[in-house]
Amino acid sequence: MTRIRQVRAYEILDSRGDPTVEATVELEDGSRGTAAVPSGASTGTHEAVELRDGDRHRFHGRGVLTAVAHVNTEIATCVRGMDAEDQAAVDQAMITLDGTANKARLGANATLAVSLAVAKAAASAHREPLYRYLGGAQSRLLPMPMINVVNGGAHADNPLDFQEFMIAPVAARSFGDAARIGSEVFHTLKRELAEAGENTNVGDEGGFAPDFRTADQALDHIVSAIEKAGYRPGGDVVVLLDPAASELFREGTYHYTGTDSVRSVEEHVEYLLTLIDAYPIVSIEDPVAQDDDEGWTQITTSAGAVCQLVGDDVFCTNPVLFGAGIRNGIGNSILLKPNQIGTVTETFDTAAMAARVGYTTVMSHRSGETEDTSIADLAVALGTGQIKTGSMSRSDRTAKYNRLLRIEAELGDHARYAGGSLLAAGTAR
Ligand SMILES: C=C(OP(=O)(O)O)C(=O)O
Ligand SMILES: [Mg+2]
Repeated sequence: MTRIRQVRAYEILDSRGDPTVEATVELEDGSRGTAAVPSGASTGTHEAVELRDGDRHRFHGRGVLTAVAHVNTEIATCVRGMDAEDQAAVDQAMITLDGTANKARLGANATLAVSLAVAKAAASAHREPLYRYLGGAQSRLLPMPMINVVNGGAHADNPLDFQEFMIAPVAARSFGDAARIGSEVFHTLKRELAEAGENTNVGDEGGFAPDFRTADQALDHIVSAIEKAGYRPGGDVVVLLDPAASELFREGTYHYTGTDSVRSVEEHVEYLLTLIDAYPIVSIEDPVAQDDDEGWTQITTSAGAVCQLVGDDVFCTNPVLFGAGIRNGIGNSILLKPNQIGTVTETFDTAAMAARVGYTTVMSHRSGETEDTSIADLAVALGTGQIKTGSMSRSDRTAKYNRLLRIEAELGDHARYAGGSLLAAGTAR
């Protein structure tokens, strides 16, 4: 009954107006699952390949018709007749069919669309929500949201070098409470920026993109907004960063265009340490570049006991890269982006590895998103305890928050909220 009868893909648009892949899988019992794949802007060099058509030097507007065609021909032929309940077998069949180490032939956008659609179709056949189908009866932990409030770097046209400034309501009692607090601080920050004469336009992830030149400027306004909204910075609401430092790293040094300055690895790490001291920052993602081994060692040694250090570009949700990072003592947490690796099964494998070695996990969106809410369900299924899914504006971001609000309502008294507990678990390693 759960055999795959039909697989079909088509091109849709993401939140930047760029084409992306959506796939629908139909089972013999008529159950269906549909999934759309997001797209990154500041991508890690070792991510699974997002197949795009035409001019390799032009990203925006480039189609995904080849990836779509791969789903409709080779992948459909390969997985048709397979049991959708056997997610690992379906994913392995696509990995084998692709035949490369990074899904470069079929495209990770093709494989992930099918992988997620298969999971959704099987969940539907079981009449279960995706999070319970994938995670089981004890999937009750709602993640603490890392709410994006200021955008810079590759996600905005302002001079701010760091890509993401986020807040997390650690003292909230439930996910709903966290969303309410996040929204209050978000709106207070908008007023705060407007009163300071700054623009309140938003970047790719829906955070404000004022013309700041330094991280300190953004952090001062964020801390002030937390206070003005009636919360204690550090006590009720904490601050989190994603400098996306790979984007700043060239020939062994960090280039800060906002202040037209260059910092050595040591100076860059030292600067981050001063920010951790001066502001209620409890988590930094990609504090240094993906290939800056020395920087990773320095920051983990000096800040790993007090700050969650999340590997995004450096691990790419890839069990092999993550394994090497664990052996080298890099960071204490991993970002999980399913499209960095290209299947549901491999995303779960990487998350399981993190749990075994005591790294915290953060489920994550991409800067180019769709209305697909799978990552909300994956966060609950995996019990990651943390999710990064943008600001509290733009429906591509609120779709995930709203999905988590619905899951919390559905679980009722059985729902649990992670709060900041897992941040501490990461730093205690
Ligand atoms: C979400 C991110 O951005 P992108 O999707 O552009 O990689 C990130 O760097 O964590
Ligand atoms: Mg990142």
